[in-house]
Amino acid sequence: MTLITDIRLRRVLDSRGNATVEADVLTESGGFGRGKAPSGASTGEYEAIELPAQEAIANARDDALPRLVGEVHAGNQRDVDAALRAADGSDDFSEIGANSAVAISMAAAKAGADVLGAPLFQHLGGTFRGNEYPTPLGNIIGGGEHAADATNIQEFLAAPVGAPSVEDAVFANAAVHQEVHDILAERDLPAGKGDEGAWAPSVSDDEAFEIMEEAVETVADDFGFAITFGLDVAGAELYDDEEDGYVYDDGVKSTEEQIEYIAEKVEEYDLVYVEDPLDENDYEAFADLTDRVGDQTLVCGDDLFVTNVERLEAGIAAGAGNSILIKPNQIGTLTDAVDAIELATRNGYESVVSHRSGETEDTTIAHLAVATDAPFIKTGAVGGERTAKLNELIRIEDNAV
Ligand SMILES: C=C(OP(=O)(O)O)C(=O)O
Ligand SMILES: [Mg+2]
Repeated sequence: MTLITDIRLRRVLDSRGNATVEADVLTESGGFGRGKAPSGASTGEYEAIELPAQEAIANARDDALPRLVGEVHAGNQRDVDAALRAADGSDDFSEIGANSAVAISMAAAKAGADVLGAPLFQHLGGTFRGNEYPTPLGNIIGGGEHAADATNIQEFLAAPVGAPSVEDAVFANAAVHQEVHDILAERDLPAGKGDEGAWAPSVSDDEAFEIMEEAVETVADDFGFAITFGLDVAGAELYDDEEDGYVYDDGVKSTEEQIEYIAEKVEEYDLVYVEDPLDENDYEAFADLTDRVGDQTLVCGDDLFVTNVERLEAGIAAGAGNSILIKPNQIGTLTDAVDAIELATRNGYESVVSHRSGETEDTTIAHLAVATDAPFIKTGAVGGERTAKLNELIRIEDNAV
């Protein structure tokens, strides 16, 4: 019933106004699924390769479609993704593009769910999945590669850890976003927004810490549950080989100083989450920091692990981090993303399913997070391409999908 009978690929816009790949998958019994590839700006060195959209589409039409159409069932996600890998032939999807691969992979999953008449999270997670919903980490203040002339740390993320429901958590993050706007106005600090909708004021990282602390405390009092915050340092973007350290506006920190700096911030602000605090090649420094603060906070690898099972295995062996960011387009297929989550779970690592800075209205990651019982999802706080996922989570919780 779910035999793939047609795949249509086209170029559409992402949230930055760049071209991305949209895939439609149709099945024998009338099933339909549509997926769109997101795109990163602070990409990891070891990510799967995104090709220019037109090139990815042309290559996927030539190489992948003949192996899928009339050959593979959309309901068998592992077969779909194995066919994509076989069609590509490389380790990093550099032939058909990880953007074509992930769009087709997600579209096939939705077509499979459509035939079953089940929500995507149930198709992916099965009836025996747990009954947890992820806590959304909301990007509130940001800079780095996502906004010019703003903070050095890429993301200051609200974490509504005490929220009784996804709905409350989503609204709490939006309230923190508004509260920060008010604090910035009081301080006469004009601010535009970065790529993910976070405020991007021209302030020091220290001032951003203070503003976040004030905002989450105010909103926690208003909402009556605990809200803390965390960071995506995007350490690989700060690390400079020639300087042999992390380059901030106010100077360069050695690796030891960077570990000390992050550990102090974890203590001072009770940070619950620290993503990529160190360079993507430095498992040892990740392990040192995890040793120091891993019992107080999540130390998450994004550019470090790139949703890649082999890199995660190396991290587990080294004791690097205690958490992994999961970005399906970083590795190319849903199967690979789920394999990374399962390996993480078996080894006591928490999974944080994530958007990219360049996004679309696609809501697959909301379903993936629920399907796999991921404890966290990182998908912004405001902005249409972000609220598409957040509102979908609210619907999933409300049994309305
Ligand atoms: C979402 C992120 O940004 P990008 O998509 O630019 O890699 C991130 O670094 O976690
Ligand atoms: Mg990151």
